[in-house]
Amino acid sequence: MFNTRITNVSRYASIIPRIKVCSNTLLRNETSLSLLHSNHKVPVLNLTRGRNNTRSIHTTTPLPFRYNLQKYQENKGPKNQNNKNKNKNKNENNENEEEFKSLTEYLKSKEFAKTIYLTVGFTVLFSLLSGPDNDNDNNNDNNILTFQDFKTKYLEKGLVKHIFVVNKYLVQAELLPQATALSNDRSADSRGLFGTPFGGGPPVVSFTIGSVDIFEDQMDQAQDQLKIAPNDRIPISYVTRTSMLQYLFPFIPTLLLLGGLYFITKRMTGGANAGGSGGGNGIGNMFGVGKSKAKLFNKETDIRISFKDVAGCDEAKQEIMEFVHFLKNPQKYTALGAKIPRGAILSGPPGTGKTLLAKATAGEAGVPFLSVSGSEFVEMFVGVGASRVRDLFEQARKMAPSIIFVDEIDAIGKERGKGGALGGANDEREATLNQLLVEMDGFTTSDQVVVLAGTNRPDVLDSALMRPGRFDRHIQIDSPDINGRLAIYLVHLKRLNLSPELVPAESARHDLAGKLATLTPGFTGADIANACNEAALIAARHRDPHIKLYHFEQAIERVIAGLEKKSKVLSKEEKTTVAYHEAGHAICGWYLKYADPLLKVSIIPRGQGALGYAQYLPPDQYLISEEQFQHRMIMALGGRVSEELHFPFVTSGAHDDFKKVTQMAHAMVTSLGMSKKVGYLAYDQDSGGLQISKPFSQKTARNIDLEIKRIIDDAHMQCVKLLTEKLDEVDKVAKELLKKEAITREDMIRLLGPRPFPERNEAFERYLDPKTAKPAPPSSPATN
Ligand SMILES: Nc1ncnc2c1ncn2[C@@H]1O[C@H](COP(=O)(O)OP(=O)(O)OP(=O)(O)O)[C@@H](O)[C@H]1O
Ligand SMILES: [Zn+2]
Repeated sequence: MFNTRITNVSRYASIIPRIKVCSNTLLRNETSLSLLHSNHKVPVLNLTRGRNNTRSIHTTTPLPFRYNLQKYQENKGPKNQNNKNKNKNKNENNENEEEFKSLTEYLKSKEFAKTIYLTVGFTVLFSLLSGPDNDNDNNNDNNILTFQDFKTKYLEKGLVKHIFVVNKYLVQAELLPQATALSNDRSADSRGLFGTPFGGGPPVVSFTIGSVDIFEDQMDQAQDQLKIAPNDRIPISYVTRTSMLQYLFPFIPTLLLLGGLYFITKRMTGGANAGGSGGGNGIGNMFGVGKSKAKLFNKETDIRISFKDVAGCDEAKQEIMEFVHFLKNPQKYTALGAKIPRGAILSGPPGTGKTLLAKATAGEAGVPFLSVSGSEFVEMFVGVGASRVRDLFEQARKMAPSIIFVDEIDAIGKERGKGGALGGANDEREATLNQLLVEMDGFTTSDQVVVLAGTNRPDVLDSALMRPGRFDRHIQIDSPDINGRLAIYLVHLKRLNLSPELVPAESARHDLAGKLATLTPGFTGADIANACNEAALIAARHRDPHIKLYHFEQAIERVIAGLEKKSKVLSKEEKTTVAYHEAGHAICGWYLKYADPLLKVSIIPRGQGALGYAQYLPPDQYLISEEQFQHRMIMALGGRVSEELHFPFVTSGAHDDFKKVTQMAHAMVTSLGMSKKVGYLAYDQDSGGLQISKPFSQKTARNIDLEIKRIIDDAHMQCVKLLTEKLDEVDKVAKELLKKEAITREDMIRLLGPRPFPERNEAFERYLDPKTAKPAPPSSPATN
């Protein structure tokens, strides 16, 4: 509870749309603040990651360029088209090369077999579908034969032996053998009329007729004209030939259905298999739903990650190093009679490097690493989860020694019997979890398989998972402190092209990392990676060949507070209100002993709904004193109080401040024992579900409410006192803000003189403010 870092950003927020503003614009350190009030924990953590936003921006930017390129190529003539095709082929070839190293490998592959199956299948299907009508296809193709032609060319010459009327519309006339000889010197137009009906039989000509009756009449007439005696007339037989299509027709819906199912299952399992762990490609996919979707990384497939790529978290590394030792030389342990550790749970806030650490473990041990996400076990079919777990462990055992990493294990590892009333889904999850437990029990000492699991919510995991013999170790990875952040910056700075002025020597790199680490309290590894990347993108946007310090500063500000929205035009009155509001915060922070160092105040709208903000740099601290809470509350109220003192009316911009103040006061009363009236009791137990009745009496509830109100009212009074004394200072700062839109710490010192208290952040003095490091004597605090 105490290892929280309290707000470093306060801001003036617009109210439209009000609800959205509250949830979407909570800034970074409010995240940790809200931990005090655990009901808000989950949504807040998710909303303030900040990574996703920027990620989506990265992916969308190249699009217009690609689109234009395509258009350009389309506009060019066929010559270019050719080129395009060539390139395309080239690319395809390259892809193939990547998958199959040689032709023989390709010939042996499933891919090849699949192609053959499909080709043969289609051919058979086609020939079946087209049926016996095809026999005389070549005759029908250019069927220019009319009855008249037939009569003059064959009938009158006495070449016709027998006539078959097929299906009442096609006449096939069997000719006498002489007809073939005749046909050899025929002109081109009648070529192709001949065919042999059943491979090598007598020659046949055919043509279509409209109606059998008319045909019969015509035949009679023709033969009458030729004076053929009724007995010698050409025999006409009627035959019916059915096409296979007619038999197949009833099956078509079934076939379509099966095809659809096949397609769906392929889509479901296909994506994951691309990772390389084989299993269930092609036709077999229909039955491959139960295959594990783990991605395999091994020496050949993965870019190697080792412990040196994971900065900070030294204790976690040490702990996990034991697993590496075990995988490398198990005899040493077994000889001593030691049981081999089965697995470890890595827990910690999102983005702290759990996945990275697990990958690095595999890299260090040099063994195959099977990575799968907990949610990938869960599918809409019953029993699939358990079967996937079985398959995963089977794979791992085959490759042993190996490491299995289950990310977000809480998706399946939630305590059984809890977690919602939707029985069906729960049963499936439990079955999956049970299977996991069974598999972990099933290891023998000779199975050199280690299971690592990552989670953000170790508190919801089933205790059966944590008992010895399963996940024996619990490795906690916290958000990095200043040194951790410094080390992580060093890792990520390596990739960047830094300006030579910024890092003239190697030692300067360390200073830069320290400076950035100080500027980013509460950042996780993922945030740091994001900020570094953002700095590079900003430098690119400025067409700078090198990354400079102000690129980093802009990037950090962007990660913390969101995009600058210069396009949002405020009216003059609004701007003045925002300036006085922010100046109120800044002045409170400047003259309160326990306030954090101020870095910047700005009235440029940022992110969603924030119209202005002040940025502070809290130190890494694990304990917060009562005075600190009070001063923070006074600071948070400073904005509204300044509005009250300078304008005849107040605005809605302080709702975010009130929320923070209420959260702090609530925590002080209900869980931190900082209210005498309520006493040393903790009332905010999180039951993890819907709390219908409060765990305290009406009277206590009233006391709690009264105490929260008293604490906030106290803070308000002190704030009014302080800001009334400092009316002129607020005025100065607000005017400067209106002039420059953003003012820094240096501006504040110029306007107000140095802060009357030493800064309570060592890192700040060391990396950001080395000149003003002289501790000023604590003069009479403006409040109290
Ligand atoms: N200690 C660290 N050293 C270097 N880089 C780090 C560190 N921690 C995190 N990162 C960076 O953050 C990225 C995301 O980290 P990772 O995916 O391991 O976080 P996680 O804890 O698994 O998050 P989640 O809980 O969301 O899965 C990494 O790819 C890496 O670039
Ligand atoms: Zn405010």
